[in-house]
Amino acid sequence: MSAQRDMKEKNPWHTPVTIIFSVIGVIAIVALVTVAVLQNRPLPQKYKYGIVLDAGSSHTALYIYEWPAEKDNNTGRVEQTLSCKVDGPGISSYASAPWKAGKSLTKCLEQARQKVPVKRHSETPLYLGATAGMRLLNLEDSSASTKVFQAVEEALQKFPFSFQGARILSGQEEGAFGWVTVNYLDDRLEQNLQTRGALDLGGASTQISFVSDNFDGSDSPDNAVAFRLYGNDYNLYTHSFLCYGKDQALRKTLAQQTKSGPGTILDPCFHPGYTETKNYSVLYDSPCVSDRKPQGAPATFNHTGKGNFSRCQEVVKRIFNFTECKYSQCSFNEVFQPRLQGPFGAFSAYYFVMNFLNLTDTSIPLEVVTERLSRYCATPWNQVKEQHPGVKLKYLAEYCFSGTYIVTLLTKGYNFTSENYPNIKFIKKIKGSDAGWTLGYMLNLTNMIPAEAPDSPPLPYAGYVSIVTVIALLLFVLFIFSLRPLWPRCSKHPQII
Ligand SMILES: Nc1ccn([C@@H]2O[C@H](COP(=O)(O)OP(=O)(O)OP(=O)(O)O)[C@@H](O)[C@H]2O)c(=O)n1
Ligand SMILES: [Ca+2]
Repeated sequence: MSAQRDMKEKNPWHTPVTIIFSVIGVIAIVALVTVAVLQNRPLPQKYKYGIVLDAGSSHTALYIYEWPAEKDNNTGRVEQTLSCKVDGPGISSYASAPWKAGKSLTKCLEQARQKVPVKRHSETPLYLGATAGMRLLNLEDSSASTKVFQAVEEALQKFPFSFQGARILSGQEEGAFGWVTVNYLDDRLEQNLQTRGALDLGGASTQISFVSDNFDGSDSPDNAVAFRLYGNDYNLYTHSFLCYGKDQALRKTLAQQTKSGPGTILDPCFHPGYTETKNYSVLYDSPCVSDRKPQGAPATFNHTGKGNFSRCQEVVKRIFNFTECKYSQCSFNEVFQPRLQGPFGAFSAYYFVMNFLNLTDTSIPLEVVTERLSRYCATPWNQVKEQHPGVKLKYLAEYCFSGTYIVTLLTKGYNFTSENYPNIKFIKKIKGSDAGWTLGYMLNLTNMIPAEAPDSPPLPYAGYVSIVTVIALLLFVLFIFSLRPLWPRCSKHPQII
């Protein structure tokens, strides 16, 4: 028994010197790793915010974006955190009572005030961008448009955000920023992947934007937007067709059928059994059609549905000019368009309409799309109403026209074929953020997409911690070995005293 006790006492690791060194070493390692980890740990997430109001022709929507406070420059990090649809029509509809345009926005801005933390309010930029509705009002009556902007600015300045101004976007900007949004959210820009074209269908204008190898801007400089993003150059083709949004296209289509000012229009784009009395003055109250107003027409007309897809398509085709083109190739109305290339994302009214019609799946062949539309258009209006009790009647009445218009615009207007139609994806949101021009607009104005690729730390945080720990352990082992001369001699066969 006593011999065993002596062996234990002679264990060389149990001498006071090594015990002290070991304890100091362990404390040093723990201290070193703790300091390194604490010093370099990611700070608790703090967010910054940006607010954009999309003042469209048919309605206004407010979007709040947020991103981690320290990482303004990294891609894929800005996300939509709130969207609020403003009640009532677009701001251009308040031309005769501009103050109402300002007032209409306050409910959504109140929501924004609640959502953004108080201490961030004063540094949160707030932008309002108006699109085709205000473009048209500006053409028609520029002083009315100025008054609407004054009223809107007054209302926005009452909120504690950093108001950066309200303005009309050009069609080029609207198209280009829609393209930036889609490709930013898809992470295609920083990773230099093939980009996705953007198709936006609004109420008053429609945009097409894409990168094509056979387009460098020389053919048609008005359609070119050059970007340098994350170290890559993009020559974007973009065009906005004013008056070819879905509501104005409907006016143009009706105007085609009311040239002589008849008392009744038998409209193939509306369901059989649909009949409404409409005012000529309301129909022609838009610069898109005002020059076509029939002389000596009665005050009203009976708008009666006939529900015939192919005849509807014939009338819709008449609102496009396909005959003249001074370039190598055109879409329509003498507008240059390079060869379609790559995948496309189609959003806003493209999505609303195709989603309603259950046609968002583009693997459905175009012939089947046409068949289904023919069947839908031929469905009696009473039956349509019965089948969709929750849908606003104004929207519901127009889906036959809208579906026909979309198919015609894509295939006859932009020249999509059965082969490349499946390249289109109808989308509403990408990773939780709405597809549309607003995010691209804010990223641009806040310089959030750098021209050159940002430097990133060579190691992720977990890798850094592991390496520090391993090196500290190695140093400790080396240190212990360097003390070898101090180690007490230990014999393989301890002597029994
Ligand atoms: N559930 C919905 C919502 C909207 N719409 C229609 O979609 C069109 C508007 O789309 P939107 O992208 O909101 O247009 P705006 O931005 O208001 O117009 P613009 O971009 O031309 O200024 C309108 O015709 C509206 O009637 C629809 O058919 N179904
Ligand atoms: Ca829009």
